[in-house]
Amino acid sequence: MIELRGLTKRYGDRVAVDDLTCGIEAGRVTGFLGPNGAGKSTTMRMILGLDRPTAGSALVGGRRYQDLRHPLREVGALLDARAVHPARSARAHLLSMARSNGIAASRVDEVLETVGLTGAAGRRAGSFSLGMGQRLGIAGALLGDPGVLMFDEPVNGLDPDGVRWVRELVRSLAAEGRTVFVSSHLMSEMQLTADRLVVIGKGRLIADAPLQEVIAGSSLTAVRVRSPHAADLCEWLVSAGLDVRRPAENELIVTGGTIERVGDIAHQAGARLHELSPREASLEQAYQELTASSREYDASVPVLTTPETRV
Ligand SMILES: Nc1ncnc2c1ncn2[C@@H]1O[C@H](COP(=O)(O)OP(=O)(O)OP(=O)(O)O)[C@@H](O)[C@H]1O
Repeated sequence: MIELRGLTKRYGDRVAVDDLTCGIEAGRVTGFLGPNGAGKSTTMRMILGLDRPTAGSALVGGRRYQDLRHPLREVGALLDARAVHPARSARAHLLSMARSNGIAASRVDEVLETVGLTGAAGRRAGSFSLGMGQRLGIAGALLGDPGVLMFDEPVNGLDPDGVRWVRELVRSLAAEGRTVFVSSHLMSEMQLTADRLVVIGKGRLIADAPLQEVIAGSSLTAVRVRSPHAADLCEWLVSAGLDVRRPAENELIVTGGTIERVGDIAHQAGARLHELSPREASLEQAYQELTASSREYDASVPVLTTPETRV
């Protein structure tokens, strides 16, 4: 369990992390999302004691990282895969980490095997591709068999097989009861990986909720209705306070109500239905809406919705 309480970091007059309070629980994958410069890496660095909070605290299992007796056995992290001495072999790098943390040397070969680097263990880390470097970073995070794992952009540079491998690894670590906190800009991947999301923008908490709740909160999550009585039904739905669009003669897109409610209203209206189906937004769409006002570096944002007639 990771607990952030009023966590704040200022660099001069720039607030990188602003009064962040949330808990990252064990046994699930928590995705950490936010636009560039939102403060994700700074938050992770503070959890790992690499940056000092200006105010507030970041606790791992109830203690500050600096107070953990065997940090690598309690928290494993991949922050920057390039932070490896380029002349050292992968095995030598992991052995030195193991030695300084009282971890058995036999564990090195286990994690090399887990990440698929056994065959490259003797090669200089400096000769590694971006994806191999990521795998080595993940091996380092797993070395102490810790209960808490943090991965900053773990799929960066990985090919599709590597991306799937990270997804399965991360999910299995959570299934074993560990706390897994993962940042990523790849929303489609997060949608497949995360159970819960913490979303920040300009250092502030925007959302801390289950993935499905974040998606359900999108204005694009809706109920699609097809009915020969669409015009009448539309009036009923609007009078019930729901938001209705009518993209085609016999089709309605309803937001603001559950599928059960829309079905009940159709029944009351005596409208025959040819379709009543949920239309779920993607995480990408929900994320775009959530963070629209918190992007620090905003190029023109592509339109994600097709324009429809609003009733
Ligand atoms: N050492 C530092 N000195 C000054 N400002 C910093 C420092 N580290 C981070 N910042 C600033 O703090 C803010 C948050 O940066 P951070 O790297 O934590 O964001 P991020 O969410 O990880 O971004 P990205 O998705 O681009 O990696 C940014 O405005 C950044 O410029």
